[in-house]
Amino acid sequence: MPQTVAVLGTGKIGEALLSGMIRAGWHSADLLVSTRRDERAAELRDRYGVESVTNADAAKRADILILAVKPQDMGRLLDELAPHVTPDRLVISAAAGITTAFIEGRLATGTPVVRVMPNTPVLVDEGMSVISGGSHALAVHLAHAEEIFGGVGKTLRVPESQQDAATALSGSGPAYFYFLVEAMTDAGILLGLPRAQAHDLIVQAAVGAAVMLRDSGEHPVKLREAVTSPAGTTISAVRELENHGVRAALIAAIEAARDRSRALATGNG
Ligand SMILES: NC(=O)C1=CN([C@@H]2O[C@H](COP(=O)(O)OP(=O)(O)OC[C@H]3O[C@@H](n4cnc5c(N)ncnc54)[C@H](O)[C@@H]3O)[C@@H](O)[C@H]2O)C=CC1
Ligand SMILES: O=C(O)[C@@H]1CCC=N1
Repeated sequence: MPQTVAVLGTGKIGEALLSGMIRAGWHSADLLVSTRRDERAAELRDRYGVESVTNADAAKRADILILAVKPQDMGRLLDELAPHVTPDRLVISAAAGITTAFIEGRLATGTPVVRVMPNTPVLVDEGMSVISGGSHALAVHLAHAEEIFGGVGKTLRVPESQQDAATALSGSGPAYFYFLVEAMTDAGILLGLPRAQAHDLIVQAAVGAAVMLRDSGEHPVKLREAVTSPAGTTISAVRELENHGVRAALIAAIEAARDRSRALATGNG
C-alpha cells in the first residue's frame, strides 16, 4: 500500500501497532509518529527509524491518520488536526468509546472515519481488531483499516452499535486472562509451589487451552467436560467457582466495561 500512515499518540497501543506494521513489512519512510515529548520521539526514531512530526504536519503529510490517544485527549487532538484534515484523508480511531460521529463532527465535512478496537496482542501478531465504518467510510477505507490491523492479527467488522461490547470483550479481554493467571499463580503458591513454577504451569495450561479452543472447533463446555472426571479434582474446583459466583462476576465485569466505554463516548468521562 504506497500510502503514508501517521500514528498520533504512541503510548502502549500506538507503539504496539507501529512495531507490528514494521514487522508486517511497512517501510519506516512511509510511517510518521507524533509524541508529546522529544525524548519519546528520539526513542521511536532509534527503535523503528520513524520520523516524528507535529499533529498538524502529520495531517498535512499522511494519507491515513491513526488516532491512538486516550479518549479524554481526543477532543484536544481533533482541535489540533481539524484545520489540516481534508476529506481525502482517512482517519482511524483506536480510542475506546469515542464514536465516529464525534470525530466526524469535529473534522471537515465528508472526512472518512473508521473506528477500530485492537488489543495488545498485536505485539505478538495475535491481535483482535474490531472495525466499524463511520458515515463517510467507503469499502476502500474499511479495506485500508483491515490491511493495517490484519497485519498484526485478526480483524472483524461489526456495526458501530456493537463496538462498546467488543471493546469490553476483546479490547479489555487480555487483561481478564492476565488477572486469572495472576490469581491462579497465587493459588499455586498457597499449595506450596515456587512462584516461577506455578507461573509456568498456568501459562502453559492457558496456551494449551487457547490453542484447543481456537483449533478444535469444539464448544468450551465440551472441552471442559473432557477435563472433568467423575468424582475427580476438576469438579471440586468447578463447584467452588460456581459457589463464588465467578460466572456472574465475569458477566458483571464485562457489562461494567461496556458501560464505561459508552460513558467515554464524548471524551469527557
Ligand atoms: N492499551 C490497550 O490495551 C488499548 C488501548 N486502546 C485505546 O488506545 C488509546 C491509547 O491507549 P494507551 O496506548 O493504553 O494509552 P497511553 O497513555 O499508553 O498512550 C497514549 C499516548 O498518547 C499521547 N498523547 C496524548 N495526547 C497527545 C497529542 N495531542 N498528541 C500526541 N500524542 C498525544 C500520550 O503522551 C501517550 O503517549 C486509548 O484511546 C485506548 O482506549 C485501544 C485498544 C486497546
Ligand atoms: O482500558 C481501556 O480503556 C483500554 C481500551 C481497551 C483496552 N484498554
